[in-house]
Amino acid sequence: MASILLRQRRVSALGVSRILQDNGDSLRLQMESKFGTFSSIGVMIRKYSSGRDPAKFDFTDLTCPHTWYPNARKKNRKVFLHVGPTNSGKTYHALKRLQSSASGIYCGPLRLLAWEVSKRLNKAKVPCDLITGQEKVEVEGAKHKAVTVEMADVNADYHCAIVDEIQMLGCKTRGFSFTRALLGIAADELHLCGDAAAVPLIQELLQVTGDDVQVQTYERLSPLVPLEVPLGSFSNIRTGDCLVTFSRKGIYGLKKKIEHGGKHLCSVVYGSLPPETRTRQATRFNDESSEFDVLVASDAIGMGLNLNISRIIFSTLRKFDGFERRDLTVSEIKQIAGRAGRYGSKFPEGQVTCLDADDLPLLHSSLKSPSPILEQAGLFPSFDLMFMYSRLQPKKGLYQILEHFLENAKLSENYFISNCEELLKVASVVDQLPLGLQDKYLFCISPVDMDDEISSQGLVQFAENYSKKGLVRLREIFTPGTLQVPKTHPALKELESIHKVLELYVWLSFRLEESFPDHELASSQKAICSMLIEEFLERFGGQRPRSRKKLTSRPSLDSLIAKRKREYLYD
Ligand SMILES: Nc1ncnc2c1ncn2[C@@H]1O[C@H](COP(=O)(O)OP(=O)(O)OP(=O)(O)O)[C@@H](O)[C@H]1O
Repeated sequence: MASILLRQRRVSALGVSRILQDNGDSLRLQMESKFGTFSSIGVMIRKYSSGRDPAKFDFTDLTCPHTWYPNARKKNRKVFLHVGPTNSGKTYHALKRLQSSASGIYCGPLRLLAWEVSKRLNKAKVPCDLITGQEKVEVEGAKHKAVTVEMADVNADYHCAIVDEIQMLGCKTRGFSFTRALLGIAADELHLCGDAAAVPLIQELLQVTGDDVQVQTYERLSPLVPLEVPLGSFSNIRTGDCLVTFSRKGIYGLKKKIEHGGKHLCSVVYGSLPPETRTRQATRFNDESSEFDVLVASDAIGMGLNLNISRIIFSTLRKFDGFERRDLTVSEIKQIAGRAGRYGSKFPEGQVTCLDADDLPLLHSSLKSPSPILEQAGLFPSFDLMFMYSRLQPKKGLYQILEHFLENAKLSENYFISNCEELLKVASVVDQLPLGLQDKYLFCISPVDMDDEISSQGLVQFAENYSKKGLVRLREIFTPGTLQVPKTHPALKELESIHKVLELYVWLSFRLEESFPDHELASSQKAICSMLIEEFLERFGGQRPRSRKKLTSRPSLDSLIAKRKREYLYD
């Protein structure tokens, strides 16, 4: 007892409120934090050095991340790995289990996927909450949740859990959230859906957890045929085709060329379009009665959208990935090509080809090759480790703390530290402001695009105003009522960036409700933004075919907003 009290006094220097458990060579500590899932943080500290003095514990030792999740470790989880190509029914089977379980959680990589699952479960009379970084829709009596993977609650207890697109644990930026869900979700049954390339790594990571791991392999439900000939000419484009390219300029260029032929109208899907706009573009393309029968898209079609594509046509097999222009990887080619020919759609057989004959050999060889095995999973030091480290080094800002972890982290060979470079960019901004570590960290993990000037400027202003007054009114940086339908591509790009800023405000308003009180206003302006973008896509995005009749007159923005609100979730 005396030794526990002594140790209690020692660790209080770290900002730890109490020792929950001390079993000799490990401690579980509790600290207070205002972040949702961190509200009561348990940290399992192993093998602390130097005479077992917690103050000398090496917080950069990240070799045993499975010990960070005591709730999951109390369970003997049954882990089912559903693996196979796209369109093979992996998620379908996992969702059936979720639907028939007494309680559960679905974790997906995109808001669109979480939306779809919550909608599906609610329709099947299984009440299901929807929780993403942007919204929280609670349904009475719900014991199920559909969430984006970052929102997965590792403190709750579930009968069944799904982590979709699990191969994303190897993603450079978001991998750590998938690893956290994999190691941390406390469920009797954990279903992981994704690419077979992730199997050996997951088996290795779960060796230390004591979970029972079973692999279920799936085959594609509908055939995918790589064509021997390229498209040749744009006059060969037909209904159900999807042209793939990787720049917004390329997308609008192809749209213009196709529509110039006078036979087709194109929907577009690319990453910086608001998610709801992407969904509506996809719906319009899928709708047989719509005039928009061809899709021009980036790799944003690879996940999340239900698309009735007959043929994928790669306009290029190279893309700029933020650092360099490079060939697409085998996994990228397979993920995109696999979107052709959806099971149960009007195009049950998918075809894939290229615009240029020179690209065909790479396309064919990639489709025949297995995806390279994933070697490492993303990991990120939990906030509590950084917080405790900061107590020992009170003069260090968040940038230096992150840098310290990035440089000194001790990792097993199965892990890499993900997203640190991105967070460093934000940390260097927020470190200039008189904010506490928790607030700085919150701004760092917010969905800001630091490569987008307007989006990053929005973050700086929100953080500055918050640090000065503790209150951030949307009107201080944005005048509602001034948004207009863009008339040029630069104006469209600007509107996409404004959408990102409004999205950021909404995200912050969920976490700092009192300081960011204009949640409703930001949400409605965000909806208007995406509608104006869609208006641009209809009016100016390309050229209406001469042979087609004009669309009937368009409804007013107000009536569209009201309609979209009604449609949301339970249509
Ligand atoms: N047994 C089945 N009966 C009816 N429909 C099915 C069945 N299996 C799958 N489907 C449908 O086929 C489509 C593809 O299935 P699903 O999304 O589960 O594939 P997936 O392998 O998870 O693909 P992805 O990797 O692209 O997510 C979905 O529309 C799904 O509802």
